[in-house]
Parts: sequence; structure tokens; C-alpha cells
Amino acid sequence: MKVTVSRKAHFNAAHRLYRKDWSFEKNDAVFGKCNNPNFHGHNYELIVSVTGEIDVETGYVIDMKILKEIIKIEVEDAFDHKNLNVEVPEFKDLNPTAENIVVVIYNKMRSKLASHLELEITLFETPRNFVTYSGK
Ligand SMILES: Nc1nc2c(c(=O)[nH]1)N=C([C@H](O)[C@H](O)COP(=O)(O)OP(=O)(O)OP(=O)(O)O)CN2
Ligand SMILES: [Zn+2]
Repeated sequence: MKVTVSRKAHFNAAHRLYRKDWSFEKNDAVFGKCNNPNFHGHNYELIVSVTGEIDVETGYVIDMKILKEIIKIEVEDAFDHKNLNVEVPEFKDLNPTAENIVVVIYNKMRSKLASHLELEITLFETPRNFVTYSGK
């Protein structure tokens, strides 16, 4: 019997969508206003879901306090109030699209969780635009 434990979190961050190896014109054609060199920001919201068996002694799949601390260190402290392109090493050469951000968050979180636990991350870039990744 597996149960999924979820926690919401959020961070505010700036980004610019573009490729360094493309001309401004090509970036403009593909990414439009998201290619503005002055950057723009989003209030990112995420849902972190951890699935596993309930421990018979504790009754926990994972201690929510531990999950909260991992999210704080790996996501909030790393991304909140940052310019993703400039200040977050993972995006030095990686376009900070919602798809790439959710994969980076997944990989950071995955490395901190026990291997028997399944992980899924849903990242909202706007209240209506969101992406989901579970390592598949
Ligand atoms: N596949 C993707 N498409 C787009 C991404 C992305 O990360 N993956 N990102 C953007 C922009 O960064 C941004 O998300 C778009 O913002 P905005 O233009 O404000 O989006 P909406 O107009 O759809 O705003 P709503 O408030 O959600 O209506 C573009 N594309
Ligand atoms: Zn954006």
C-alpha cells in the first residue's frame, strides 16, 4: 500500500528565455517578450509529492518536517529572489524554462531522498501555466 505525501512551496525569481548561441532576432522570434534583456519575474508555486509505503512504527511515508527542510534548502534558499540566469549555477548554460526548472528541482530533491521513495514535482510558472516531472 503506497501513500503520497505532498507539500506546497513557493519562490519568486527573475529570468530571461534565450539561447546565447542564437542571434537576438532568432531569440526574439522564438521566445518573444520572454527574451527581453531586462529579465522578468514570476511567482513560482510548486507541489512536491513523495510516494512510498507507510512505516509501520512511525506511521510516516516521510516526516513532513524533513520534507520541508529539504525544500527550503534545495529550492527556496537556492532560487528565491534570485535571477535564475545570472545567480543560479544550474542555469548558466541552461535556458530557465519551466520545463528545465522543474527537472533541476527534481534532480536536487531526488538526491536528498531515500531511494525507495518516489518523487513528483509540479511547478506553476503562472496560475495557469504549469509543468510536472517525475523522473520518467
Ligand atoms: N513551454 C513553455 N512555454 C513558455 C514558457 C515555459 O517556461 N515553457 N515560459 C514562458 C514565459 O516565461 C512566461 O511563462 C509566460 O508568461 P506570460 O506571457 O505572462 O504567460 P501567460 O500570458 O500565459 O500568462 P497567464 O497569466 O498564465 O495567462 C512562455 N512560454
Ligand atoms: Zn517568464
